Amino acid sequence: MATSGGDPQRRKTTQGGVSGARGGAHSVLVRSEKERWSSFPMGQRLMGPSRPSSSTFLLQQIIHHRHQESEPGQEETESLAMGEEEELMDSEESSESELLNLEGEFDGVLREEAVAEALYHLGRSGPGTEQVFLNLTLSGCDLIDISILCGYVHLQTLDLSVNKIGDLSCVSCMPYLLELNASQNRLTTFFNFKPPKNLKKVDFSCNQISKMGDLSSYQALTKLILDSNAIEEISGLELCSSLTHLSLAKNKITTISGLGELPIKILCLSHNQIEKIVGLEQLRSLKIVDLSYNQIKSLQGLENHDFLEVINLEDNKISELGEIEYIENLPLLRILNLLKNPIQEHCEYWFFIIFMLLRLTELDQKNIKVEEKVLAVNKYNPPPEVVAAQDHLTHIVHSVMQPQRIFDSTLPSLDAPYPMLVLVGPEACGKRELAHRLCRQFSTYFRYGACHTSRPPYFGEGDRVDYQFVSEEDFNKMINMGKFILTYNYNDHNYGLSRDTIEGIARDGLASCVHMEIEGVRSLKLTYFEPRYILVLPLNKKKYEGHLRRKGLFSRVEIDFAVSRVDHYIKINQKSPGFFDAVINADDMDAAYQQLSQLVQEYLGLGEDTAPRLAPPAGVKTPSRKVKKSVRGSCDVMDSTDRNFFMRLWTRFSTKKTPMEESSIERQYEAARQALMGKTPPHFTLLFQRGSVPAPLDNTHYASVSELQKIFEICEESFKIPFKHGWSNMDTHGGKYSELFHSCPWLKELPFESPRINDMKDDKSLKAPQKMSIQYEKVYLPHRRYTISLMTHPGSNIKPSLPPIPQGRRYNSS
Ligand SMILES: Nc1ncnc2c1ncn2[C@@H]1O[C@H](COP(=O)(O)OP(=O)(O)OP(=O)(O)O)[C@@H](O)[C@H]1O
Repeated sequence: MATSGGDPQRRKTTQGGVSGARGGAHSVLVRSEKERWSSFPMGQRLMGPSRPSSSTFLLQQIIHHRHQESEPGQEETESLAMGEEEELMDSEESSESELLNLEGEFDGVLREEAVAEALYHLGRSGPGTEQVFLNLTLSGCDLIDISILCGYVHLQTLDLSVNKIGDLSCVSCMPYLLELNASQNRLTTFFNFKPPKNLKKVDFSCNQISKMGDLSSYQALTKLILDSNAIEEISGLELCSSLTHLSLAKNKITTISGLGELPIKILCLSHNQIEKIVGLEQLRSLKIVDLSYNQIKSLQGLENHDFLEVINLEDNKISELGEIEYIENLPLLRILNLLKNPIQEHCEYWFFIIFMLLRLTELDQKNIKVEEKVLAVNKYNPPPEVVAAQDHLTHIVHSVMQPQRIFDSTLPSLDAPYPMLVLVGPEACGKRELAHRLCRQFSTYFRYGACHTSRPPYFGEGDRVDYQFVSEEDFNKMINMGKFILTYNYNDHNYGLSRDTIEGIARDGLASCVHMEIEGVRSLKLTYFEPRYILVLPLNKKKYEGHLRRKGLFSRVEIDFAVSRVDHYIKINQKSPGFFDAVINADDMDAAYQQLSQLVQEYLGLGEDTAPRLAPPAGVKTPSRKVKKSVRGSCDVMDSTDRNFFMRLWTRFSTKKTPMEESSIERQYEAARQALMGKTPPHFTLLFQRGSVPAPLDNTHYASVSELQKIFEICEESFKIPFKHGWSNMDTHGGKYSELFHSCPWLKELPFESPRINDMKDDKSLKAPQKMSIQYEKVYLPHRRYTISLMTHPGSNIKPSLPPIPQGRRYNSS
């Protein structure tokens, strides 16, 4: 027993003996109530235990009562009482009706026998000197008077839930009490007992408490449940410095107050009349907040709670999507409930909330799927690849919906793609000027492809010279008619490269030179065009900014945006080697043009002998036809398709990486080495450490026709072995390709780089098994190796140079 004196074990046993069989049902009750206590719910208690259990206990009480009344003549009466008990226990059916009558007679006073039955968990007393029962559960016993518990000083856990108790003063005598559950009683007063020093958990839910008192003496309190009372104001908790769980659901609270800087982690204020989230500012440890069923209109007040994981705001008055901004930066928020709020009526609601709070795992009691998160991101802030894909898709769909037309000059086919040069870079970095100069100098090769734009022309800009200026309406019409290859909206103006523009240039037998921002490039990369991309980048940001300012065309915001994109371009170039074919520093326009011109000559494979025949850079005009002829020369005998076919074939068998690729790989290795050594090289070093931008191919590497011929002979052989039947009759030197080579004098002009046959022989990885013929060793393995290396080497660019300008497709305008 938990009284101060006597042997608790012995007394309990003795009293158990007195109670005899009547204790059985009650023990069950005791256990289940014990389990309920351990869960100690935050919300409202369940209703009391089932009637039969309570009645059985009541029965015991009544019997005991009668037993006392019948004194003196104890023995006689005792046997009578026992007889009555047996009688009652035997006839269960008759006892049911009788019980109802007997219940009315129970005075609600707790007696020692009942206590004895409800005690459990033998352990050491607080001072550690005795073995005592530490826990007592008397739940659902219709108790009114529990004053007998004054004697049970060693109790540590006391469950008095679901009774009719109005006075808890006996708790004053329990200095070791840790947990007290007095929910569903008739308490009107708040903690009307002397504070047990270590009282940690108290549940007073479902009582009639209307006012909170001062709890400064209850400093050990960690959990306080006061649900379903009549409390109007939170007070008296200021010094409860250990309080981590406070629940005041179903009260009459209108304003959150009195919480100060308490270390509360779980706060439940649901079913009140709160209109604003105030008074939580200092609750820095808050993890779970339940403010459901209130009148809250705004989420303001939750913004600084970095530990918040769960917010329940079901059935409130939150209506604006913008309110989510208050909680968007909460780093740990995982669960949000906004059910039954007007905000749910927004058509964007679900994906918008998911997008704003990407960390959420559950919204409105539903798990959020990964697919939903992806959809939300693609909807509200699509990554550049998605934007490009959407742009591409739009134009494809629109063009497919139009009557089909064959763009025969730029048609994708087996042979090399239509040649295009794209200058990429931030706004007004000078790429347009470079493109114009280039097209003037290489007028026999390139023509400037003027994009369409819906922006009004700036002073000095010519229609069809710089852009094709159209109205917004016309631009949209063009989109709907599938006219564009790509579009991009920059600074609220639309830009688009039209299919007709490129086709028109191609029909004249010229390559297109266009300029655009990176977004345009991303979209263009999804098409069948395979242009060369040259990044034109102003590295001196101050100078660039000054240049933009002096132009007088741009607002402060626009200038800042343009300047910020310099770093954006640098990052792309660093992260995706090979994305651009070359990079040019645009700080000095003349130097930039020199580099560009050099690069283009190298791309085109124009040696010193051919270069002078180009138009002079400073605008001196040379009749273009003449130049065209001299450059093309004998190429005219060969259809461009055949010629391009060889180009393709060549690239497939070429093993050597372009200097661009080599230096890119070298830079990656260097960056990795330096990173391992703890050094981070500055951006520009990485970008431009090669000094002047190298051409993708060096003229000195061009293959002679004889070298090329050898390679194709090798190819022939390599095809011969696996596909013997189709090729067996073909003579190695007199075969199809060899014949073709003799009739292709233009091959001399192609900027091919020859794979070194000797290198191939030296390569150990190419050693064939003994049985293979020497021919096979020479031929088949290298071929196989090239195929593999082409397929597996990431970033490998199968175009050895800017593809040749098609001739055969040219239309005679005359
Ligand atoms: N079709 C397009 N797709 C993507 N970007 C485009 C397209 N057409 C033009 N742009 C780019 O949009 C940006 C804004 O155009 P704007 O005419 O204001 O600049 P700009 O004077 O042409 O710039 P720059 O002189 O560098 O070419 C420029 O960077 C331009 O290259």
